Amino acid sequence: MLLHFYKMNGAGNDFVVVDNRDLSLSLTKDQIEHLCDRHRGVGADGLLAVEPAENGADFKFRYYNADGGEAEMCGNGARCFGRFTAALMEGEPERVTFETIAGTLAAELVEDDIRIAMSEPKDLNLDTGVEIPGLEGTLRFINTGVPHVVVFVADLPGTEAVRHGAAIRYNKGFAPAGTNANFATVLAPGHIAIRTYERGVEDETLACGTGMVACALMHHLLDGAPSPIKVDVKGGDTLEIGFEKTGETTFTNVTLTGPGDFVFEGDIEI
Ligand SMILES: N[C@@H](CCC[C@H](N)C(=O)O)C(=O)O
Repeated sequence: MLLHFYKMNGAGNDFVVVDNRDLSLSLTKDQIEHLCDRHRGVGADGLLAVEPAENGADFKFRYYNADGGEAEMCGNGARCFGRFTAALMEGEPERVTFETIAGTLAAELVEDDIRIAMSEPKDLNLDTGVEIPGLEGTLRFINTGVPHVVVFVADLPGTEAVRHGAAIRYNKGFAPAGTNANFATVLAPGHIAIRTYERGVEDETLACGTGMVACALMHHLLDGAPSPIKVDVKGGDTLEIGFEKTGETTFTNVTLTGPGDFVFEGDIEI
């Protein structure tokens, strides 16, 4: 079967996008893994499928990691999804809503960028007590749509993000779901840099949107940095996280603003 696809990226986190509004596609785990394969397929960190909404939003958002497993949400993917679905709608509106496993989200086109109104963070734990041999720093946890560990480190470029990331991702303290793992450093108050090891890609990616939100909120909780917080990512972009505090450790109106770009489209035999 010949599949028509689009290739997009958000700050270097890249995606195959398929339009499944008519629900004619039912991709298997192996097919998704093949499409995301950088040597034998299109190549991507994950796959986004546009499906019809079930609960009154404009669309339904489905996200699959490069290993073919479905995840609840993807921040960079959500911006690409917003850009892609706005173009499908009559009059190309500046705001699109979509249902995800993590809740209904909105994407707003803001000049050249896209701003996602994220789900409310949950499961905050400022000290998980988990220790990783050779890694200094407290492992903190928050779910910003998907699970994230955040560790503030002194030497970000020198941190072995893949080795330590994999050790965190598979640590029994985060089983059975596993977790994404972020390493962060404060560049200046309100400005951090991060690196992320992603579950389901099983590697460091150039950016992770839900990871940026997790690290920015931790920076606020630990250092009191006010909203918005700037986040530099490995791919070279700087994105912005906004939030409002509702309690000691609770937040609302969490936003993620950054790019979501088309790269190319094509057909592939699957
Ligand atoms: N790249 C993403 C997160 C995608 C899901 C993640 N790998 C998981 O399995 O939790 C982002 O930009 O948020």
